[in-house]
Amino acid sequence: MKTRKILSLILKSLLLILGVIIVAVIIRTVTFPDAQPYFEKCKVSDSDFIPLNDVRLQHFRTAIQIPTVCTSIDNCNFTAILQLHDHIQESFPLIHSSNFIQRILFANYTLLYRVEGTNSTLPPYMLVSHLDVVPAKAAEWQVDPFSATVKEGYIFGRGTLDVKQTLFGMMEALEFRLAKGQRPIRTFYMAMGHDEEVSGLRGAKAVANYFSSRGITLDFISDEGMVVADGILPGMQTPVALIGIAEKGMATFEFSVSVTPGHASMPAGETSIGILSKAMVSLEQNPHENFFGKGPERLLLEYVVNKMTLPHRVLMANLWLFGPLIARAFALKPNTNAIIRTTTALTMFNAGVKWNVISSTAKAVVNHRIHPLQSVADVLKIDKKIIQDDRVKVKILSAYEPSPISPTDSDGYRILHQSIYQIFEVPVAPALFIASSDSKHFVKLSKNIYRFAPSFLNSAELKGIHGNNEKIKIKNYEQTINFYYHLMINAEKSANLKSAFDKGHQDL
Ligand SMILES: CCCCCCCC/C=C\CCCCCCCC(=O)N[C@@H](Cc1ccccc1)C(=O)O
Ligand SMILES: [Zn+2]
Ligand SMILES: [Zn+2]
Repeated sequence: MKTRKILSLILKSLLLILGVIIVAVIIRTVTFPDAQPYFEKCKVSDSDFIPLNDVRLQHFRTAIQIPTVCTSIDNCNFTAILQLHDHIQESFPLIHSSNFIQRILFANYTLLYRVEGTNSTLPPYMLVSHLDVVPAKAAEWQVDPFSATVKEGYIFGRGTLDVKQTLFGMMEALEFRLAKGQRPIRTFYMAMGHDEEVSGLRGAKAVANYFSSRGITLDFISDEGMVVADGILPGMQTPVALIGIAEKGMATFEFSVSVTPGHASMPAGETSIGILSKAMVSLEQNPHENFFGKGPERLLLEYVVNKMTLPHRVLMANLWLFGPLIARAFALKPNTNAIIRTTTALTMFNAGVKWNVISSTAKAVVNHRIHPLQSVADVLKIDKKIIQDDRVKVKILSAYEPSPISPTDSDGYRILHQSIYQIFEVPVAPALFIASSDSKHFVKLSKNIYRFAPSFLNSAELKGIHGNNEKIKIKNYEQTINFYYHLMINAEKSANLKSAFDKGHQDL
């Protein structure tokens, strides 16, 4: 009898606790604050629109057809890069004949344009792109990677998404303004590195030194980065534009094992290949810590929770309860996994000289993209702990720390938010940029660095970046041009934007 009473009490207590939790979840879900300030009245009038005519399309196609491939810092197609310089000059005659626009060359191949505004009291900003592209294996593409084939509503080609579309987009926007007799009010720069894909140490680094040596700081910097993600963020009913407010660091390690070589007919217990392979499998099977809910993605979720389907809203609005579950869900897909942890990619493995020789050495390269909550030293220490084998030696081939986290209450962020919303009319949110950009070299020039390319991409299209069949929708390239056009205009009325945000999206 007594036992039954105790069990009944326990059951009632559990039901009460469950009830409290359910009520708490419901209340949190329905009262979750909407952090997304919307600009309801910012329709773009026709006069504010730059059509993608045949001339502009051909400018872009010709740029894609110039194979500005870099494979290492000393191995770029420098002839092609100079060809691209010429094409840029031929495509934008007003820019190159203007008496208030200066073209500066760095390290023979990197370009910086300075557009002097009429009001020198306004702090300058910078738009960043790059001239170079990664290689492409033509045999694996549907079309020649450097043909700029137009089909199925796309322009195919290496560099259409990474990142000649922003390079020509910003130039077309400025040329259009000049053609309308609109001299910009605010001074801004356009930087175009020639070696971004191989570190930027010759190009962007020289541009950074130019600014530092003159004591020039920048109000904000907009570089390539995150995108308008279509169907990528779980639970989102619409595409969402992600502004990279920080970028991951990077560490590329070479792991090696050396043993006494010998005849394959008399192998010792373990070979260099076997020892190293085991170590690499350990790294691959032991991912770094899942920081879900502790990094910039928490801010991202706060911005978009109310735009999600109800089940996802219940989960995302109640991270206190469902955080561990969502952390595991984010870990399941490469795109979202890259947001929540330091990633580990085994990218090279070399060993052996002949089929009947026990190889003296085996080498492997691992590329880590480091989450802002870790450092290069942390990652190295953790890797060694995972491998736990002193025969495996490690050498740092290259490394740089994660960037600082830029604020979301800056003029620069508001200008990007507004410009994105004008063109795409989708929710806009801050996020962690999962790769890297030349802006890593500019962190001393501005606190407000944002990594965003106006690329409207689904998961399949995203795979084209550094992959096969890279392609941009023709409409998206037109949007890219107009994004930069509105960014330049919005940058000249940023004071209004702040009041609009502060007043909660009234008229601009
Ligand atoms: C929770 C939200 C869902 C997340 C969706 C993820 C969306 C991904 C968006 C963009 C990813 C595409 C990146 C395109 C730009 C890549 C730039 C690049 O290739 N950078 C190089 C730079 C580099 C660094 C060091 C040495 C050589 C090159 C890179 O990162 O490898
Ligand atoms: Zn790239
Ligand atoms: Zn790029």
